[in-house]
Amino acid sequence: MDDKLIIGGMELENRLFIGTGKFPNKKIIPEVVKKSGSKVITMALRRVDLNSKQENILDYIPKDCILLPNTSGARNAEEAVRIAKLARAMGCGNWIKIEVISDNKYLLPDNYETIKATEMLAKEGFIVLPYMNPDLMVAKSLVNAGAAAVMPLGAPIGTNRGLQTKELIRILIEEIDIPIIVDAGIGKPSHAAQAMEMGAAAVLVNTAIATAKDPVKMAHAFNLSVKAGRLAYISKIAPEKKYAEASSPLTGFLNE
Ligand SMILES: CC(=O)[C@@H](O)[C@H](O)COP(=O)(O)O
Repeated sequence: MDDKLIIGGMELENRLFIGTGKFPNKKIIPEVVKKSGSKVITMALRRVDLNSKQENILDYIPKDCILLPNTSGARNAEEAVRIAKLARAMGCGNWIKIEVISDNKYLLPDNYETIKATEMLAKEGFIVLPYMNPDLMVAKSLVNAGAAAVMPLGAPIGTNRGLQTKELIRILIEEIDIPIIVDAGIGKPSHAAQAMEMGAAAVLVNTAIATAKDPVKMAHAFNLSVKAGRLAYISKIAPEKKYAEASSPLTGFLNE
């Protein structure tokens, strides 16, 4: 099936992106990545320490994956830009997930600062994937600022509450011409499948996999659900009907 996702000139076969935080034991991350099928892995730059003798998150990420460092911890555009440049200087490549969050209770992204950071980093040659509150005008501004994809939240980070913003994400999918990657709050494989059935280009999942009792099996479940959701989307889902419609003709022996 020729259904590749292209971001920043890279062809991606798998539409599940995963995060590396909250795992009870980092040693299982390689197996999680393998079973998830994911080729794009995000990590907070704070967790990359090339000088440390202690374990480094990069040691657990397979080399054939694209690193997607995120700017978690940034409270404004300038801080996000600084973290992105640091990530590139440390050898993490030029993909960056912008997270600008100054609200500690809901961890909602600051859309205004996110647009500013996107513009600055796209000009510097980064492949910019901004995490955002789903809003059409903001998404258009992010496209104009040079984003390679936009990452609207389904629900606040770590809540596992699924697609609470479904109708707003649906508008972005309809109106925005760059990939829409649903990020945050996806709590179970059926949420991921739902996003894919709607036409999302990909999903990013961290908490639901990392905090499952068996993260490796859960990664596999998400891999399957993302594939199933995508296959359903490209098969063109049949429309909903208000009234019942018999699956086989009701004429014939019942009425005779
Ligand atoms: C790891 C990462 O980037 C998170 O900030 C992301 O938004 C995932 O959210 P969940 O942990 O809710 O899947």
